[in-house]
Amino acid sequence: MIFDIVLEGGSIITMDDKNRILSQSCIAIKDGKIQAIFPIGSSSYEAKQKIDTRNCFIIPGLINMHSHLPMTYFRGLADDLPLNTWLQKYIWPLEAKLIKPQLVYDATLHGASEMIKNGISTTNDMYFCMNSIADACSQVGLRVFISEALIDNESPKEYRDNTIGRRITQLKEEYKDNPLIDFTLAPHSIYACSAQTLKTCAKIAKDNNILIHTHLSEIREEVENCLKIHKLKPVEYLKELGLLEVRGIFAHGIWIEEEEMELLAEKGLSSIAICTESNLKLSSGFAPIKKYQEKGINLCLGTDGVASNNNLDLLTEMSVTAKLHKALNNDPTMLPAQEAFAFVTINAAKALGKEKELGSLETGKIADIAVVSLQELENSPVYNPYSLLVYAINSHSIRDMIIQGKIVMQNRQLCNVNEQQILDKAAEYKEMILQATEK
Ligand SMILES: CSC[C@H]1O[C@@H](n2cnc3c(O)ncnc32)[C@H](O)[C@@H]1O
Ligand SMILES: [Zn+2]
Repeated sequence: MIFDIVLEGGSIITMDDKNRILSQSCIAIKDGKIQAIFPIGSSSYEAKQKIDTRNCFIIPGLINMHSHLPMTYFRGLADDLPLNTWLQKYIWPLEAKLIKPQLVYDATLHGASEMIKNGISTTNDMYFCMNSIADACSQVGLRVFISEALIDNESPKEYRDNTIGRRITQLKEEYKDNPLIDFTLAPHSIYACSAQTLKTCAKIAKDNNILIHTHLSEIREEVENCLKIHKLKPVEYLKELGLLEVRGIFAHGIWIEEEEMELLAEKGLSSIAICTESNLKLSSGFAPIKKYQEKGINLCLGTDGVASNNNLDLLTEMSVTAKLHKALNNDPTMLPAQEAFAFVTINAAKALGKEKELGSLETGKIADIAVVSLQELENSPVYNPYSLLVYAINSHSIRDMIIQGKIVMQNRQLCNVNEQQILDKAAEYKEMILQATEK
């Protein structure tokens, strides 16, 4: 067999079930998949392209479990505000004026490029104009799970009734030959959707084996309102509507009580996408990671959108999350580096129901790989690879990115887009966006 690419040498941080680290090893890739992993010099082979990865870590591409890619153009527009003011006074009025397919495409091209430069190979995104997001991610080469946020007062009627499912099925059909693109269902939140919309989403998700992606218990007020209106805690309400019967990714999950965690744990289908930096900046609170872990709930990390984070960097997200929860629990052994690294790799793949394909480096899995250069002062010396990955490196050490077996960044140069053009486009939009904030 002639391989497409062979990464030659380096330490492979597999994240497999034995957490093996294979030093001085090679990864052979063909047809988008990892075909073989073997020690350097142990066999001869032919390859269309050989890449020297000595003095590198080879890690699974990182998986971002909650993002809003098109919000990349809103970076720094409305900072230092609480969630309700931020959304209602600034973001929603701006979106009402600006959100059109072309802007969504251009902003997504920017955000998707930024993600790749930060070592992210997959993102679980929620916004509007799904075709634009799919086309932009496809252009950059980023894997994406896309959903259109369903908001009852604003979404076109077709999204509110039984045709929600038809739209997702059509999109799945339209992109069926594109291995980078998949779709999920996203009722925005309990407070933005009626019981009927939430129930319909649960039924469609169950009948068609589609993931649910929603915001849950992000701020205290949201929980109080749910209790007031529905006489149930948020997770109890979701259970009543059937949303715990399907695979669900719940973003934030800050104000969740222990009885609710037990409900989430019952079927083992629910995962929490923790968005530490966005939550810190909006001062929404902290997800109770220790309690979630005690209840056996799968945890992963999301950047959230650039308008609240204000970056798309899962490496810092991991580092901040691990350090914050050590401090909050007064326990430096809390969330050790290896566990934090699982949040952005294998746990995230499990949350997506894709643990057989993504999240670790093993023969037969999809070749979504980040190559980390160790030839940097801040990356030396290395005693423990997980420690380096979680506490020390920054994204400038991400040297190459391979997604679906294709090189999308080499020596920090994006292969499928022109970075200067992306910067110029953002500068053009800035004028228009500033005007929209003034009117
Ligand atoms: C998520 S896309 C749909 C809708 O949600 C808004 N949004 C962005 N970030 C958050 C957040 O953290 N909580 C709630 N809603 C959010 C976004 O502006 C879009 O209008
Ligand atoms: Zn969000």
